This record gives sequence, C-alpha cells and structure tokens, in this order.
Amino acid sequence: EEKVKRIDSATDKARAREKDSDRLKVEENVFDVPTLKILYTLSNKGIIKAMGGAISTGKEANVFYAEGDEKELAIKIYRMASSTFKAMDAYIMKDPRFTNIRNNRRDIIFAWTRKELQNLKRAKSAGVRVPEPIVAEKNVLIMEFMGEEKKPYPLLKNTPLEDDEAKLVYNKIVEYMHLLYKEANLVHADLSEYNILIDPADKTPVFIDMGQSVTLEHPNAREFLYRDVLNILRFFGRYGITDKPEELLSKIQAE
Ligand SMILES: N#C/C(=C\c1ccncc1)C(=O)NCc1ccccc1
Repeated sequence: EEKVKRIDSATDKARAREKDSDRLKVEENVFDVPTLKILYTLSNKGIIKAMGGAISTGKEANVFYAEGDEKELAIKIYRMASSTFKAMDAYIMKDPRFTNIRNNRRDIIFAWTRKELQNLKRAKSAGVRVPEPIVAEKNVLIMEFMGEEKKPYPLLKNTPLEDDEAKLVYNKIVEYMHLLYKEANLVHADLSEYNILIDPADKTPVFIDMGQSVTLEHPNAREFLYRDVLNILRFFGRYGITDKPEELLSKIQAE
C-alpha cells in the first residue's frame, strides 16, 4: 500500500515537471527578448492589458489569449527561430506586394506578419468572417479573439455536425471562398478544417491563418486554390457533400 502511494506521488511530480517544461518550452522559444520588448511597448500603448495562456502552439508560431483595452485579443507570435521560414519563401518572394524584401529570416518573418494583417483586412472588407486585424509589429500580430470567456471557438475539425448542419457550414465556406476570390482578389492557400473556426452560437465559419494567402497575381494562385478546394471537399465528403472539384471551382470563380 505504502509503495503504491510512493509511486503515485512520484508519477504526479514527474507529470507536473513535464507539463512545466512544456509550458517553459513554449514560453522560452517564443518570448525571446526582442519579442518581450514588442509586447512591453504594446502594453505601454494600452493595446495589451494582460497576457493570457497559449491558444495554439505550432512550429512557426504560437497564439496567446490577451486582455485588450475594451475587448479580448489573440496575439500571434511568429517564432524567430522558425524552421519553416524557407517554406515562407515560396509564398512571399513571388508575391508582387513583397518583391522588395531581402531574403533573410528576420525580414521574411516580419513581412509575413505584415502580410497576414493585410490579408485579414482585405478578407474582412470583402465580407469574409475573420478575426478583426488590429496591429502587426515585427513578428507579433494582434487580432480580435474569436471565442467566449477566454475559450476560443473550436476548429471545424473538432466540431460535431449533423449532415444538414454540415451542408449549411459548407455553403458558407463556399460563399467566403467566392468573396475572397472575387472581392479580395485572394486565395487562402492553406484552407482546411484546421484553419476554420466554428462559432458555436450559429455555426458560422471563421477563416483564420492568412499569412500564406496570396493575390491572384501570384504565379501559383490557381494551384493553391485547387488545393484548398480538394481539402474542403475531402473534409465535407463524410457529410454526403458530392460537389466535384470543378463544380466547387466554378462556384468560387463565378461572376
Ligand atoms: N490565428 C489563429 C488561431 C486561433 C485564433 C483563435 C481565436 N481567435 C483568433 C485566432 C490559430 O489557432 N491558428 C492556427 C495555429 C497558429 C499557430 C500555431 C498553431 C496553430
């Protein structure tokens, strides 16, 4: 009996240590001194009132909850030690809006952050539901928090849907892809169930993660659009959506 108790408490301690090291890992990699200076400046400007916990953690960025002046914020911090900055190349160096940046890590990551702000602005003004973009400062992007009571809306991937609900969500996503294409002149270029949030109140989709989104002038824009189309049809196939890629493409590109 005594032995079992000792093992349990040792296990708990080990788990606690592991959790802390995870949290520390996230914090230490992303909160380097320059990033902390930016957050400090933004809090001095009254934009950030208090930083919260991590909403999403990934290899190229982390998203944190924060309290803003009047509303809740999501703070997306691109990792400067990011291993995927080479991948960013393919999207940014051929984008006519960013041809003049030097090909080094800092400049690419800063340009990428600005690009996500600009793309969110264009998407928003085209009528696509996205987080309201607020400010981009170097590798830090501040936007509206999409959630309730510090709890972010769930990803489409993690949202149980009845077939009839799924049809409505699909139609809304198709409408947003059409608006993005016709009104914002943009292709998301990484659209999938991992980059769409669902507002639980009315099941409307929210497009997120537009750092890689490209304008139709980008040489690979149609190829990226086709990939988005295949991702969406693959996911909604399970709900009985039978659109063919060409049918969805024509809905998106229709006048
Ligand atoms: N933008 C954004 C995101 C959420 C969000 C929630 C609530 N309000 C605004 C944004 C998000 O998870 N993006 C995907 C991601 C980013 C970084 C690492 C892993 C995964």
